[in-house]
Amino acid sequence: MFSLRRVTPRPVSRSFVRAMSSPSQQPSVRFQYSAGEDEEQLGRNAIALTKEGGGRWKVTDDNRGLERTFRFKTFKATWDFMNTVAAECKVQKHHPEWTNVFNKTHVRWTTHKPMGLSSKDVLMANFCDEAGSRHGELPEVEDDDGCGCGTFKS
Ligand SMILES: C[C@H](O)[C@H](O)[C@H]1CNC2=NC(N)=NC(=O)C2=N1
Repeated sequence: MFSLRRVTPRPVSRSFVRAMSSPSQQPSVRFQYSAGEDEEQLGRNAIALTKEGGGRWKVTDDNRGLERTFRFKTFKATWDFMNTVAAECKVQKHHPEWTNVFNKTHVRWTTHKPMGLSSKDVLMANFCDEAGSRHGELPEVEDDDGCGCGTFKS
């Protein structure tokens, strides 16, 4: 006689999932999602925003968010972009972690409660991309330090 051991379900929901950019590759994009999210759907939408998915965002070091630097010609254009994003933040009741130095702003989208990447982060990252275009965002530069606080050239 042998006994069959019942397979017990995972005690916690799988909040830390690996999203594969291609089934034949090692996972290259990994997120920690906010509780209650549809991880399949959100994962697809989030990957589309990353460099691996053809977008311009990077996964944050803690895997809980998306971040990127926007660069404009002038401080005014940068500030106008930030004002446009700020107005949408009021609508969505969702707020970025961001910095501004002269003609750059570094924007990070992550959800504090429940902690992780949420659909609002993805919505706002897409909104930023569109607002960036509307406000005349400049193309990416190779030597960008990515923090929006680079050294100023005289
Ligand atoms: C009540 C209100 O919706 C919450 O405090 C919001 C405000 N903006 C927020 N913004 C972000 N990025 N994460 C949050 O968890 C969050 N919470």
